[in-house]
Amino acid sequence: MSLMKVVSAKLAAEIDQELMGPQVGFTLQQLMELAGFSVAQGIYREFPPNKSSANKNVLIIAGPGNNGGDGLVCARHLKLFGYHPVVYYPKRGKKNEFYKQLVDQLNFFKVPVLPEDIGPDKWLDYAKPESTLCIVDAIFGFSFKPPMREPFESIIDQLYELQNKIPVVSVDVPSGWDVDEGPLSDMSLNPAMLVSLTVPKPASTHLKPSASHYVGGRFIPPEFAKKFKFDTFEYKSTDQVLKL
Ligand SMILES: NC(=O)C1=CN([C@@H]2O[C@H](COP(=O)(O)OP(=O)(O)OC[C@H]3O[C@@H](n4cnc5c(N)ncnc54)[C@H](O)[C@@H]3O)[C@@H](O)[C@H]2O)[C@H](O)CC1
Ligand SMILES: [K+]
Repeated sequence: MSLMKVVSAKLAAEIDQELMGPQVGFTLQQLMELAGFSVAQGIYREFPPNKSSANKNVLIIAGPGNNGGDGLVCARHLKLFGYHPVVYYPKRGKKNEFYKQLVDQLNFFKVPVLPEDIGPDKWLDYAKPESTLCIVDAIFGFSFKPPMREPFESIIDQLYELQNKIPVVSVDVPSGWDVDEGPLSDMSLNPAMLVSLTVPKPASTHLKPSASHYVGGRFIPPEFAKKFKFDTFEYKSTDQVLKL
């Protein structure tokens, strides 16, 4: 039997449900912590912080769901890794109480979180090619359903304009892409790096050839992968990411 290299949006959601179901019993917070940690580790591999303090800035744009939560966790770990992260979180998730706790933790770590209504002219001040190593796209993951609503439509348009000047790192799925089909238009994001979580989604096969693709979210045993008919990943040593 040949195993799959990617899983559909539907299967990804089912895998998530099972991991957090009564038999396995992970909590969402546990998985999100490992997911965000792995994204931060991937960024360290691809964009190590320079000695000069002028070149350690990372802007994290967080969306309203769990993909956004991964971004908030990632920002905290980036701070511990020596970066200067700044978070833009324009539509704060209400689905889970702990989103607010993640913001409190960012305050505790003195990671700036921009005001929700800061507006395009201002958040762009935190994305300067001369000082920003990369922008983390933690806007939407496997539950995105087109068409895109505001304020994200404008934000993605602005990211599209910036992406050739500052590399974009997408968490799990490039935001605005159909999870199973890939980019929806010529004006879709085209990230320089993707960190797929648990297992890549079909959209990842549409990355540009120069993009770096990592898998992260090292939290499943091989038998579980086999049950869902996807290939396991040969993580090395204590690594939380693997470059594919
Ligand atoms: N097992 C794992 O790999 C884990 C992955 N995690 C991450 O969780 C996301 C999936 O999270 P979910 O909350 O289900 O969805 P999203 O974050 O993708 O988005 C939902 C959010 O977005 C809003 N929304 C949807 N479509 C639109 C639209 N067209 N316009 C505007 N807004 C939209 C929706 O209302 C919700 O608010 C997965 O990809 C991983 O990144 C977990 O961290 C844990 C383990
Ligand atoms: K994303």
